[in-house]
Amino acid sequence: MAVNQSQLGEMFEQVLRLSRVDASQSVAILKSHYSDARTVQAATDAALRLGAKVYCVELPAFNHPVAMGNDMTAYCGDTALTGNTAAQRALEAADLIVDTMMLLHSPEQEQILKTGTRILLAVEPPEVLARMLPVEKDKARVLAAAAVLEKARMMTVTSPAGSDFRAPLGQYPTVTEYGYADEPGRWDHWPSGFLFTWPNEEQAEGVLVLDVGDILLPFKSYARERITLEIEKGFVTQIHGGFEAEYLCDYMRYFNDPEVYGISHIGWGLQPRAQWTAMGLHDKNDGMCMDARAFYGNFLFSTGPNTEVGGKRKTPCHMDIALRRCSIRVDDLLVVAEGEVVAPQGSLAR
Ligand SMILES: O=c1ccc(O)c[nH]1
Ligand SMILES: [Fe+2]
Repeated sequence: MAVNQSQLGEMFEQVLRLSRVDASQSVAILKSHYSDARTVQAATDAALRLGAKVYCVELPAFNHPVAMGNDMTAYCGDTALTGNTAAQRALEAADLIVDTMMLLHSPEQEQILKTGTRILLAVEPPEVLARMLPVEKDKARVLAAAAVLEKARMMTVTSPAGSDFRAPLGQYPTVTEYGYADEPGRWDHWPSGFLFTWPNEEQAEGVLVLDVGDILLPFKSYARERITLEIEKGFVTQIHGGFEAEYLCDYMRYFNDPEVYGISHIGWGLQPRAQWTAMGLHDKNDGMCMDARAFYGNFLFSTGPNTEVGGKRKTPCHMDIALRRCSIRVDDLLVVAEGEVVAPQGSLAR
C-alpha cells in the first residue's frame, strides 16, 4: 500500500505538534541524497503549517569503504556530519531537527543534544511511519516501564530455548523511545515504542540463545536455526550454531575490532502496532526495520557502540537482535513472561 502526500503531511503535523513545534520554534530538516523525498517534503510542509521557522541542512552522503549494505545501522559512528563543524553549528541552532539521514550512534548527535536541541529521526518508509503513528498512550506505556528500569540494579533474561543472561545495571541511564521529541535535548525515533539501558561495563554474563524466528539486524533475517552466544564480562566470547552462527561470526570478525563483541543496549518492546512479521513483507533496503526493535514483548539486545550514553565504545559494527518468547526480570519484577508484557501495569497495551 502507499501513503499519499496529504496523509503523510497530516501525520507529520501530528508528530511535530506532539514534539512541541509551534510558531516559537525553528526546525531544521536534515537530509542527504538518499533521504525519502516524500518524508522531507511532508516534514517541511507540516513544520511550516505549524508556524515554525524551517530550514534544510543537506549533507553530501558519507560512505566508509568497510560499510556493507544500505541499512544505516550497519555502520555506526562516523556519519556525513563527522568533522563538519559548520553544518553541526547550523543544526545546533535549531530547536528541533527532523533527521531523515541518520545520525544515531554518532558522537555528533550527543553533542547536538547537549545544546538542548531536540532530534526526531524519521527514516522508515512512510507506510511504516503511518502504521506506527505515535500517540500519547505510547509515551505513557514506555514511561511506566522506564520508571521501573531506571531504578533497577539487575536485568535477567531466560527463555525456553535456553537463554540465561544477567546484566547488572546502574552505570548507564534508561533510554525511552516513544516516537516524538517533546523535551529539551531529547532524541526520539518515529516509529518506536520501546526502552532500554546498557549493562554496567564488563559485567553482563551468561548465555543468549537465538531461537528460530528471532531477528538479526541489519541482516534483516529471521533465524532458521538456533545461534548460541556466550557472554562473559560484558563481551560475546563464543558464538555456536550452524551456517547462521558462522555468518554472524564472519560478519563481526570482518570489522577487525574487539569492541564489536561488547554488549550494547538491552531492553524490551512495547509497541503493539509493531509486528514481528513485518520484516518479511519489506525489502532489505526499506529502512531499518523498527518493527523488529519495537514489537510488543520482545527482548531487544545489541552489540557494539555505547557512545549514546557517554561510553567509550565507538565501534562501527552494531547488531540489533530481537528475541521472542523471553522472560525478562528487572530486579525481582517479572516485566515480560515468555514474550507477553505482564508488568508494570501502566505499560500493558492489552
Ligand atoms: O531506534 C533505534 C534504532 C536503532 C537502534 O540501534 C536503537 N534505536
Ligand atoms: Fe541498536
